[in-house]
Amino acid sequence: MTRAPLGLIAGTGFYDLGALVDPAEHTVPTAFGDARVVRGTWHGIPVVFLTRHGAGHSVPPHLVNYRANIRALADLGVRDVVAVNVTGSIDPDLRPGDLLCLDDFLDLTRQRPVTFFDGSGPEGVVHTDVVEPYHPAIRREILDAASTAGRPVRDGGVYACFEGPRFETRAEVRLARLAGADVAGMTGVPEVTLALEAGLRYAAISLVVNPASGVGDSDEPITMDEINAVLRTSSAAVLEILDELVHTRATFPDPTDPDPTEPFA
Ligand SMILES: CSC[C@H]1O[C@H](OP(=O)(O)O)[C@H](O)[C@@H]1O
Ligand code: HPA
Repeated sequence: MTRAPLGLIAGTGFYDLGALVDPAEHTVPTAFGDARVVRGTWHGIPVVFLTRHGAGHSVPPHLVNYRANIRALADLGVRDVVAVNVTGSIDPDLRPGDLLCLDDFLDLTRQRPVTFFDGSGPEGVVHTDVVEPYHPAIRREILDAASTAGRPVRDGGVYACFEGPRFETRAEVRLARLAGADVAGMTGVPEVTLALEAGLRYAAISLVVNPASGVGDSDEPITMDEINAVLRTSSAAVLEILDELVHTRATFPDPTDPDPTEPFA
């Protein structure tokens, strides 16, 4: 048996994990279409990296093939997934550059394939429990890694997933705030719920890159220039946390891993 690779999914601003050793691109065919991944090692740990918007950020959030992406990770033997989502802040106390380890979500999407189970398979109709959508053990790893790396991360946060690709109206952001949302994004769902359906242990780091529409003092429009400027200064913090998390895994192999001593196949 081989060691289960760690899955890393990222989107806007994270297209290349410079730390990956011997990175190799693969196309993984699945029943839902092809997924593109990069396989390599990081601190000796096998890693499968998936950039959810595809090469050159060519796929908008509402058209990402979430099912192919998650199925591909599961088919490659991934058990644990750390995802990164950049977001607009809804909680007025959050600032661009802030990090959260999400613990819940609101699904405000409208037109995405949301499940692996359409009723025709041997499982029939499946209703997945999502009372704890982000896996507590992976959340703990993220929080511990952040603490060791000296990069503060808020423990908990509700991610409101909008359909996109447009940004939200101020009224939509107020509605999400009333429902308890802290940050707004366009890709976290159904990625997280498909991961649950596939039996993966999934957690997500959210990096705030702008105040969501109408949040804060300014009524300025949200611009990609502003978002890219925050990414330039803040993406290093996310990579440091991931680096620490992977380093810790390499140092203290997980006894529940199928075989933590074997090298990557
Ligand atoms: C660049 S702003 C909108 C874009 O950023 C977020 O990306 P991701 O979730 O992949 O980190 C948001 O969901 C949109 O895709
Ligand atoms: O303000 C936002 N809204 C939705 N998704 C986002 N991704 C980055 N910023 C935002």
